[in-house]
Formats: sequence, structure tokens, C-alpha cells
Amino acid sequence: MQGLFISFEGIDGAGKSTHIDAVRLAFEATGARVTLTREPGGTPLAEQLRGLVLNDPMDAMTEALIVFAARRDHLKQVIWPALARGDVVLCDRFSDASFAYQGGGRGCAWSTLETLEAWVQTPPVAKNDADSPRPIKPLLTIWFDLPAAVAAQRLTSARIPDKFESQPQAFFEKVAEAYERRAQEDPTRFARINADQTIAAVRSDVLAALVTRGLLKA
Ligand SMILES: Nc1ncnc2c1ncn2[C@@H]1O[C@H](COP(=O)(O)OP(=O)(O)OP(=O)(O)O)[C@@H](O)[C@H]1O
Ligand SMILES: Cc1cn([C@H]2C[C@H](O)[C@@H](COP(=O)(O)O)O2)c(=O)[nH]c1=O
Repeated sequence: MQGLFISFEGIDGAGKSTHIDAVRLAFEATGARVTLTREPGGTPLAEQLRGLVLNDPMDAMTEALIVFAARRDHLKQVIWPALARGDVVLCDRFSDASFAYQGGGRGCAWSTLETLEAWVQTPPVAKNDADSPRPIKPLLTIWFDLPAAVAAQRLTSARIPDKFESQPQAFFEKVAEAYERRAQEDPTRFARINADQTIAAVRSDVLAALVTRGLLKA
């Protein structure tokens, strides 16, 4: 049995958390079992690493190594077992965020991130497996595309900003460009959602993206 792996991406404040629960409910209504998780995080170790990445100053490569270390633990402890059980795995951010934030935002080389992605996201070889395993990527990535200026306005009154949320608008413009690059590199995986609409309209577009790809019934 092999489950479904869906990730949610976008700059801070784009609206992922607002919509992920509606997607969970929609899948649960079909009788599917859902694992809802997030990155960086999703395991006790990865949540500790999240605390470091979101709060401590460090260079871009250090940041990339930590988010990918957290991802390996998350994959081994949570995502691979859930997919093997046949769950729908809904992940609030995955490796596209590393390309967007550590690559686009912080300037880490794309090729370094590609190498880390290949190492970290490849499952261990099973004893009787003749084929070499391939790095895992989400089947679908729902990308909440929102201008950085609008996201900044939404976040102003929302909460105490962490290290990334405190960055200037120009940082998020670079992060958004890197998301665009990732989407261009893998267009069939990405569903680009115009997040600059009412919450109801965004929700309807998110559910429609799942229906169009045959993952949910209308
Ligand atoms: N379509 C929308 N219109 C107006 N406000 C919105 C919309 N969607 C979300 N918001 C508000 O914007 C803020 C940020 O939304 P949310 O927390 O869902 O974003 P996020 O992408 O999960 O952010 P982060 O990645 O920083 O956690 C919240 O206060 C939320 O209520
Ligand atoms: C997976 C991942 C995340 N980040 C950044 C992006 C966000 O600013 C935070 C997570 O906060 P959220 O409120 O849970 O969205 O972490 C990153 O820089 N690199 C990554 O790989």
C-alpha cells in the first residue's frame, strides 16, 4: 500500500495554515487516514532543530544542513511509515522551502541543495530490493502564491515574528522567485494557487486543485 504525499508551500503569511485543516477534513470525509505534519519539525528531534533554525543566527549552509537533518529524521520516523501504511500525508512545507529560503533567500547554491535533496530524501535500500531507491518528492505541492507586500501586511498584527518573519520584504521577494523557479522545474507537481483572494475563494481553489488531479471527488 502506498499513500499520498502532499506538501503546502509559500512565503510566510501566504495562508498555508489557514487551509491545511480543510484539506485534512476533506480527505477524512472520504474515509482516508491523514497524517498532518510540518517542517522543519514533525518529530521530537526535528522540532528541537526547528527551534535552532527559527531563532539562532547562522550562515546559510549551516541552516541548510540543519533543515535537511531535520527532514531525514522526519522522513524516517513519520513520513515513510505513514506512506507505507497508506495514509494521506499533508506536510506544511517540505524541501521546496529549503530551495526557497536557504537558496533564494539566503543564497545557498542550488546545486548544493539538490545534492542534499538527493542524499536525504532517498530511502534506505531494502534487503531484497533490486532497484535503487529514488529520492522522495511530494506527489502534489500546493503553492500559495502571494505578493510579499500583502503577506507582510497579513503578518503585521498576527504574532511575534521569528527570525524569518522579521526579514525585510526584499528577502521574501527572493524567496518567492525561488518558489517560482522550483515550480518551473517541476510544473506537473505544483498547483499554483492565487492566495491574494478571500479565504473562501482560496479554499475553493485548493479543493479544486485536488479534484482536478483526481485526488478528491467533487
Ligand atoms: N485569504 C486571506 N485573506 C486575508 N487574510 C488571510 C487570508 N489567508 C490567511 N489570512 C490571515 O493571514 C495570516 C497568515 O495566515 P497563515 O498563518 O495561514 O499563513 P502561513 O502561510 O501558514 O504563514 P507561516 O508560514 O508564517 O506560518 C493569518 O492571520 C490569517 O488569518
Ligand atoms: C521547511 C523549511 C522551513 N523554513 C522556514 C520557513 C518559515 O519561515 C519557517 C517555518 O515556519 P512556519 O510558520 O511553520 O511556516 O521555517 C526554512 O527556512 N527552510 C526549510 O527547509
